[in-house]
Amino acid sequence: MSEPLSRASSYSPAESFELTPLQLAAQQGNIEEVRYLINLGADLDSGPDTALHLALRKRHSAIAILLLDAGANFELKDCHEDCPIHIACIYGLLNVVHTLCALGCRVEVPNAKGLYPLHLAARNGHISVVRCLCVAGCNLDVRYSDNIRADITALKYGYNDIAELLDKLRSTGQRDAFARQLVPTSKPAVKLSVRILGHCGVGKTSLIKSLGAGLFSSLFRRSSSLQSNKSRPSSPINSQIEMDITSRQNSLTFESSANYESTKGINIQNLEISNVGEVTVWEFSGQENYFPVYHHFLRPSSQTLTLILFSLEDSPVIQVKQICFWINFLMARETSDTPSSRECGQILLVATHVDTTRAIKTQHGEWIYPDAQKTLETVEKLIPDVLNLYPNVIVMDCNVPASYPFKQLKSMLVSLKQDCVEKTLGTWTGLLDSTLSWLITLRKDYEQFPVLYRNTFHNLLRIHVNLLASDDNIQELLQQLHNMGELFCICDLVIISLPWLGLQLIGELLSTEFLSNVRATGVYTPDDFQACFNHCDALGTLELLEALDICIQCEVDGEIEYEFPIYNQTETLPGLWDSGDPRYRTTGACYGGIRLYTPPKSYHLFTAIFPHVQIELRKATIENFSNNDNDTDLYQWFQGSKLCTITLETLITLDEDENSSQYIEVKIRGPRQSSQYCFYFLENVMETINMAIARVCPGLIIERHILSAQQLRIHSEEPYCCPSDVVCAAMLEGESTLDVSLHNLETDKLESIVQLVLFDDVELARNIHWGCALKVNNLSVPTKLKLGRLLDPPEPHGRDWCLLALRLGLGPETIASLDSHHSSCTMRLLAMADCTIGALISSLHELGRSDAAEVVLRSAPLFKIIEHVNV
Ligand SMILES: Nc1nc2c(ncn2[C@@H]2O[C@H](COP(=O)(O)OP(=O)(O)OP(=O)(O)O)[C@@H](O)[C@H]2O)c(=O)[nH]1
Repeated sequence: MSEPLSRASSYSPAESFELTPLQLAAQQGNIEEVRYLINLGADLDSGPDTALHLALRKRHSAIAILLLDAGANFELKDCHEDCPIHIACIYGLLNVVHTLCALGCRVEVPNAKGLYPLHLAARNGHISVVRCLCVAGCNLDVRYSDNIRADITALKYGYNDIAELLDKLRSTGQRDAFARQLVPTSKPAVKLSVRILGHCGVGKTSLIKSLGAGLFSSLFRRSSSLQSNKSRPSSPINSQIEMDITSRQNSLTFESSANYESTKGINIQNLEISNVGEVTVWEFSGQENYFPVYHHFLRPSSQTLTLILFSLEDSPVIQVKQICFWINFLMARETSDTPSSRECGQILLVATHVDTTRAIKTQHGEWIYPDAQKTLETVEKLIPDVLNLYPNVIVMDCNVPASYPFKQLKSMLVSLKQDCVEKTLGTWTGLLDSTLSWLITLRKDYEQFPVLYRNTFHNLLRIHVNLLASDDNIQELLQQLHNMGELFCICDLVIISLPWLGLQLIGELLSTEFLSNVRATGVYTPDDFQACFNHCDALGTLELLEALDICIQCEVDGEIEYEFPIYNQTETLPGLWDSGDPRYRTTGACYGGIRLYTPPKSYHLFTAIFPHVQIELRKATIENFSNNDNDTDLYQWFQGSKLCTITLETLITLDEDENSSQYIEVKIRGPRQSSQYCFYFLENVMETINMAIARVCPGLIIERHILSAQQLRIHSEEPYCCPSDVVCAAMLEGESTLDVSLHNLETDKLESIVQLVLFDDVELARNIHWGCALKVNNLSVPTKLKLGRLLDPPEPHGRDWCLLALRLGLGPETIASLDSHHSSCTMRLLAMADCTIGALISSLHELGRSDAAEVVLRSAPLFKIIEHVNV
């Protein structure tokens, strides 16, 4: 024990008077010291005031819990005759009381004044602690030395809520039942979800109807299917898409054909599927208007099967394009904490309309249509890193329930359910059961506007379901119900009817009909909004829409207005980027620009994101930009925004190039000698845009291509845009980055990196680190995710993460420690490897993994600002 003694000598004699080092550290709130001393085996219970008492008196809950975990005696009294539970109740240290109760601490001990823990919590107004003690089984009738019960104490001190709680518990006699409800049972909490994605008219609604059809309705659907086939001699959907192929090779059409009723929004239903049980089915409309809100509903989950439907009536090119679109759409919405592939749920391709082809069926009723499998193979070649893509396509006629393909689908659901049983054991509680029943009544009470604040939900749940549910219990319950598709939590709101949210709110407000009648500016006062959407209270609806990031509240001349970029139909005004503006015509005027692309062949992902970029720009204008420059002005129109300060102009637009690849373009210009201002302002704008992208598509890789500054200056119609991989490769090859020049293929001239990136101001180079020299942990999260998907799976020639780790100089032991089935080994390797992005690219090339090297080349950051100056 010489070590702790020598450490103790660092305390002043006055402080250390009769206290052991552990007592001192606990009293002073030094958690690291406490941990250290515990590990050294210090005596935990030296007293009379033990380390536990001392920590509690100073309200150091974390230290108290550490001591309790280490085995500190929790029944000892201190010099005031208080046990730890008394002190914790006085100060309302809920976590400590919870831990003490869980450890079996006695709750019926009076202190020196004859007060019991319940009295102490009641007279200090700690209702959560009171609940905790009640769950632990304390005696509600216990009277302290003055013969007074805790509910009376609470009243005396003005805590009527506590008095009421205790009174109700006593009078109803339900305390034990409530407490039991909070204990997890052995019942598994499996509730499968099926998400159905696909373009308009591919058969999503039909598949759902057939999936949920019972025996009788099956017969009916089968006969309606025969009729539906007869009435469609030549498919209008087909001819429309064929036309599209010939006219615009890469286009994806999201329009619905008019001869059936297209789903509006997100149709969320609970289906009782025979042999499977209850399943929540989420049908996502194929209409593009709705895509900007899908990210809220597409988070990966292990209890989910995602179906991507495509119609065999469409040409194979269109089929592949549609499937790739949806797979990219899903992958873009993956988060960095997406666990291993097993946790993400499986993706299954379903080929529909097989009855309109010449395919035949086997004896069992399985359709033979090899081209569907070929489509899957093509998709796998185009996107080799899809997690959990089921290796077979199900081929079906959606209108024939109980047919072989539906049996296949159901058996997949059954096995998914079995997989999930073990994972969810011990999570079902009586509270969940009772809440599910109560929700039925609650939905009726809130039929008009089924949205509650979390607080209101907590209060109502306590009144109607369980008086003893703690905030943590309810939080966990809400998460469970959210995952089960019973309700939806966003920000501070709880939406208790998903059909209302998906169909009545989103389905209506983003429908083509509604969009065709909106105000062209997309700006509404609450009164204006009430006038065009009068189903429910405008203010409540607007608050919900703001939580869903559909609109943003702004104040214009003292009046509250809501801006809906999604509704903005204002056309681009001429003269927004006037080439004649004298401020930007002088020699030395600063010009620069960037185009953000998604990786090659991932078409059309920005449409759903751009309105969010506009919301984020507005938010930034209100919050940040204005802090530094009160004259920041933001003008927004359909797929475009212009941000101006007194001196600078920035144009942010969504556009498409000649290959139909979408990009977000950001151009900036400033007068002479504004290079620093332009540089930092542009970076602020980029950060804002990236934030919006990360919010909607946390898994989307973004490439930063650079526009020719020379051509921007002379207002060329089509300025050359240098791809990110070309820039990165040039920087890797160049001896010194500042000497790097890039060949402008339009003008056939060279432009230096200083001109392109630093507004021709070499001084700025001092404030940045160039990309290739940065450490690999500076790669973006989506890039790391992608590398993980490419390098994690074992490769036939071993060219996977393991070999990469060897090349990056990691020893065998470290490599072995990276191996894991639960998370990406490559991601962990990247977190640990101390190499530069440039070295990573070279290693990947040497390894023969040019696929992975290209990902890094295209998406590596160009530079990082050393000291970010807000302008
Ligand atoms: N012959 C045949 N017709 C089908 C099949 N699946 C769907 N249909 C028909 O195609 C039309 C559109 O089907 P829906 O199920 O409404 O399509 P959807 O994917 O829900 O379309 P949206 O609601 O617009 O997103 C309807 O007339 C269906 O009867 C199929 O497998 N075979």
